[in-house]
Amino acid sequence: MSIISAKNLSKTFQVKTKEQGLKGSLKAMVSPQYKEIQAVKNISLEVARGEVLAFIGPNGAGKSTTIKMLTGILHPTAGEINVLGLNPTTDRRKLSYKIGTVFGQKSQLWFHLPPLDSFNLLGRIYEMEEEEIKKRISYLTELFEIEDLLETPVRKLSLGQRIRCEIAASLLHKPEIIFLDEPTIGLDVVVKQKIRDLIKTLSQESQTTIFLTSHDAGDIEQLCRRAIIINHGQIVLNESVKNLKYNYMNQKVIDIKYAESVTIDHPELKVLKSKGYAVKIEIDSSKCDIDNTISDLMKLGKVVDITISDPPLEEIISGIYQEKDIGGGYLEKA
Ligand SMILES: Nc1ncnc2c1ncn2[C@@H]1O[C@H](COP(=O)(O)OP(=O)(O)OP(=O)(O)O)[C@@H](O)[C@H]1O
Repeated sequence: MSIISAKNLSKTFQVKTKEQGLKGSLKAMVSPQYKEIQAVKNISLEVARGEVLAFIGPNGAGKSTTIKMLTGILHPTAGEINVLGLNPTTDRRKLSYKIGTVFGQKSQLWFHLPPLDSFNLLGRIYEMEEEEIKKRISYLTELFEIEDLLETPVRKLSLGQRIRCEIAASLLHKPEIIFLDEPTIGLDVVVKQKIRDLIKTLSQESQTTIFLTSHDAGDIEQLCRRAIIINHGQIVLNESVKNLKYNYMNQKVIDIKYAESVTIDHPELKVLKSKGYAVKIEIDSSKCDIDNTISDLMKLGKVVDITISDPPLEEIISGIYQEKDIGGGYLEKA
C-alpha cells in the first residue's frame, strides 16, 4: 500500500526579470515583468511503506521542489498529494509529527548549540516525554556513533559529522518516513560510505520509509531497490535499480596513477585520458570483470593511487535518452 502518492504534480515559480543597468532597475520597479519557471511538470509517483526510493536527477531537475511539496514546505501549482493519509499543503503541522527531513545543504540544528541541546529542544517541539527523549537520544547516539560530538557546538563540526547529527535529529520523533535531500553532497568517499551504511541500517532495523534525493549514482546502487529519475521537472524513468544497473549503469571509470609511465593496450578497455603515468579508463562491467581488470592493470607498473567511480549522472541520463530514442538536448532547458 502506498504511503506517499502524488498525482500530476506541478510547480511553477514566477521569477521577476530585469533588464540590465539603472534604466532596467527603474523599469522593473515601475512595471515589474515576470517569467515562469516550470520546476516540476506533471509528476505522478507512489511509494510503499518500508521502501527506500531513490529520486535522482542532475542539478536543477526538480528534486528539491518535489520534496518540498511532499513535505508541505511548498504548495503545488497543480496536482494532488497524499502522504500518510494527509494533504501536506493543508496538514503540514500534523504531518511534521510523522515525517523527518534532512536537507544536506541546510541545517536544522542550532548552529551555536551542541547537538545534544538541539536534540532536547526538538524533542520538546515534538511534545515527547522527557524519559522518551533520553532513551531516543541514547539509541541514536549509539547508532550514529556521535557520542563524542554531542557536546561540541554544531559550527565546529565537520560536514560529515554534522550530517550524522542532522539525520539523528530528524529521527528523534520516530518518523514513519524520512526525506533525505542530498545527504551525501560534498562528502568525501569514506564519509559518504558511512552515511550510506547508516541509511541501510536504518531501513533494515526500523522499516522507516526513505525518500532519498541525490545526483550520485552510487547512492542508488547501494541503497535502493527502485529509482525514479527526473530531468527538467519530468520523470524520465521509474524502474528497479536492478534493471537500471543492468541497462544503464554498467560503465565504471577507473583512475589509476602509476609511479612510472605505462602503455595500456587492452582490447576491452577504453582509455579516456592518458598522460603515461596517469590514466583514466572506462570499463563495461557487464562484459569485463572488474577484479581481473584491476589485477591486469596492476601488473603494468607500480600503482600509486587507484579509484573506481560511476560516470556522472548526466551521462547515465544521456544513455537513457538515447536508448529511449528521445533525442539529444537533454541538458538544455526543456
Ligand atoms: N524558489 C524558487 N524560485 C524560483 N525558481 C526556483 C525556486 N526553487 C527552485 N527553482 C528553480 O526550479 C528548478 C528546479 O530546482 P530544484 O532546486 O528543485 O532542483 P534540484 O533537482 O533539487 O537541483 P539541485 O540538485 O541543484 O539541488 C530550477 O530551475 C531552479 O532554478
